[in-house]
Amino acid sequence: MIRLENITKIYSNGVCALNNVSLGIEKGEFVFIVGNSGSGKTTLIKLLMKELDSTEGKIFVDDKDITRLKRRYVSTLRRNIGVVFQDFRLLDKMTVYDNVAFALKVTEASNKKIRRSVPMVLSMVGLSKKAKMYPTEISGGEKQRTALARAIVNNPPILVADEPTGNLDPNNSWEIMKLLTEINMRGTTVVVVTHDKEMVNAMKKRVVTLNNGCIVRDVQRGDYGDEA
Ligand SMILES: Nc1ncnc2c1ncn2[C@@H]1O[C@H](COP(=O)(O)OP(=O)(O)OP(=O)(O)O)[C@@H](O)[C@H]1O
Repeated sequence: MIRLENITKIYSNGVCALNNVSLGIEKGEFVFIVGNSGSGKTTLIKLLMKELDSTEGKIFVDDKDITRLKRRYVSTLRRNIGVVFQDFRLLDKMTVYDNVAFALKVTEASNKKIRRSVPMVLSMVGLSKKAKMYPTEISGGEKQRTALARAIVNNPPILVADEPTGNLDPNNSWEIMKLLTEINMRGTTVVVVTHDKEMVNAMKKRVVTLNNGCIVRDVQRGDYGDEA
């Protein structure tokens, strides 16, 4: 589903954020990416979303080489990858419902599809009663659940979460992890960047550790490890 082949990313200031990284993630996997601050985790996510271009190497998503993808096809790629960030990135002037609906509108989904899908996904994340609220009126956990609903409303085969629990207390973090597990069990490939040691140790999923731009550990049913 996702394949990085000998990926190197050197920023224009000369910093080498990823150094000859190769990584394969199968359809339906749940993978944690961990590592020290500055180890290259966010760079890896940005390359996957084609927010950045690699300096060397190839990235395949669904067998398509995205390093050679023309700019006009980037929106199609992004439709296949739902994404959640630490800071939620909701639109404050829109209600919870409209934030989620907006993700479908940009794909030119019909009103009928929007009216069917949005309530379904809000119910899945436990936010049916908050649909009319604005992001400023809901809690951090609810904001992240809104962001999660927005990320999955058009059923992307891949979900990427960059520090999804970074701004949440333990209870809300568990709630988000539970939802990510549920989404994964429905067949979505889930990639989570995190510093949350306790969570990683409890989940017993595959753990890929980056250090200084290199993969130094990759274990199935793993723990956070000492390298991160
Ligand atoms: N736009 C940029 N220009 C130059 N260097 C950058 C840029 N973005 C990141 N870097 C550098 O690349 C390296 C990897 O950064 P990256 O953000 O991928 O790390 P990270 O593992 O996500 O860190 P954190 O856990 O702190 O978010 C770091 O040395 C960082 O300073």
